[in-house]
Amino acid sequence: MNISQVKDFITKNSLLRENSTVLIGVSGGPDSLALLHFLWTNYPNNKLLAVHVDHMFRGKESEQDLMSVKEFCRKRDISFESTQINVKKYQEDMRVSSQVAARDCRYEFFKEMMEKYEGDYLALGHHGDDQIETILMRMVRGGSSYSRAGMRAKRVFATGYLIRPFLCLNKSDIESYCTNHDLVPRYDPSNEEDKYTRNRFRNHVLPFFKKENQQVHLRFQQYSEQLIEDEALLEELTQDKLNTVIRKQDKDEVSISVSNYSKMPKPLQRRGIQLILKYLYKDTSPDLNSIHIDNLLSFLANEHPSGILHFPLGLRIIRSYDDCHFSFLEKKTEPYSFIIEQDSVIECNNGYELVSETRGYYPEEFKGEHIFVIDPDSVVPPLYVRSRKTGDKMTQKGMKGTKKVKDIFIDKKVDRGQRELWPIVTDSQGTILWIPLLKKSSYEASNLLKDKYILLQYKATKSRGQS
Ligand SMILES: Nc1ncnc2c1ncn2[C@@H]1O[C@H](COP(=O)(O)OP(=O)(O)OP(=O)(O)O)[C@@H](O)[C@H]1O
Repeated sequence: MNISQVKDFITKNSLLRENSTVLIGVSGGPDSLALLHFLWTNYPNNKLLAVHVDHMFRGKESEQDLMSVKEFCRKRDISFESTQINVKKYQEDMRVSSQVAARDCRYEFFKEMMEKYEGDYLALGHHGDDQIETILMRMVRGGSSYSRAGMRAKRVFATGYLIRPFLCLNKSDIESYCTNHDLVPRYDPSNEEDKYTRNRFRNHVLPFFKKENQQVHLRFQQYSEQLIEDEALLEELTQDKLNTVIRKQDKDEVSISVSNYSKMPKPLQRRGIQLILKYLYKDTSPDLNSIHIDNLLSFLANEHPSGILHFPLGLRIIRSYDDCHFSFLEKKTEPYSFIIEQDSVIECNNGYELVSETRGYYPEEFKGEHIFVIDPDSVVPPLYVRSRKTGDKMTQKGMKGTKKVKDIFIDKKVDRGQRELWPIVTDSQGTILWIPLLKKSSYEASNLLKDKYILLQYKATKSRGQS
């Protein structure tokens, strides 16, 4: 690894000022260990603090990661702070993937430490190969232009900035740095597993790029920096134009003139929509992807003068001639009950829908709390989805006896407002089969050799137009 290359990158992007307090997120892996060593050796005028989070995923092994970082710091007289967080529990409570849960917990601790030490910087060990993966993943999944620019080398975080000085390096630069400085990193086996999207990009796409160009990470980094500059300019232009389009803007609602909006250049129209949605959703960023934006763009371009779109979290977009009004639905709390027809989609009035499909084999590729598979022979048809009733009880998968639905809501910390609309799936006898995202009953299919199954999926509603 070329030390001056990283120093130049730090200077060019104004990543570090001398005499600062720099926290470094150190997992114990090669990237962050090299980063800690690099900053300790090359920037001696800064006050360093290594911070480590044990996610408690791998029992004793992950505890040893913590001990090894602690020992590394002790030998070099570097301050060290750590925490152990039961991420599995957080994951279950928040119903997110293990990776999202680990990230949330980690950043929360980083924030706490920045505040405690009045940190100027939090340095993380992301490198150029991570950047390629991030950009590609976001392109494949779809997202705003900003998100397609990948990770920033510097952004505001807590009391200072989050910085990534190694974005100009690739993985093998870092590995050779570790070898040359006798650093002995810890390895997390989950970094290799193909079950995570990022690892699939790492294992299957990156090798091809590297064969084409050994230094491909520098091309991606340049692309990222230029895209961020372009986007900043485009956002400014969009904001200016939007001022001529917006008729009314309140805390939870926005109205625009469709004709003025249509006069905006196409690239600004898309960005204008993104700005309006960002304004309305604030911190509650729902799972919006490019399909939502595309639907909304064609809705506005549609010659039909009126219609309505339903977006996640109850955002309603109503078009009436030249006026398009974005506002959140008043929460309806009337009880409901619908028959689940074969192969149907039922909107649950809370921004989610229940999709029912018939399968001729056990659909083992579908897993998770948003999925329920039923053996039709074990229930009395038809199935229903309804809101809760007083006294509801259900049997729980893998447990004896029954449990009150009310207690399930309390255990899972579902707030009162949401409980009234939360869907409950029953058979025609009223037996509760499933409470999506919260609890499965013992009626989930256990015989995997049948030739018919009902697959139920609970997912965020895609925006759908009705003229
Ligand atoms: N458990 C942790 N404790 C402290 N910092 C962490 C932890 N996990 C990740 N980080 C920080 O976030 C960066 C990115 O993490 P990520 O898991 O994506 O990368 P990685 O390739 O596993 O990095 P490393 O080789 O440093 O483990 C790490 O380089 C490190 O700075």
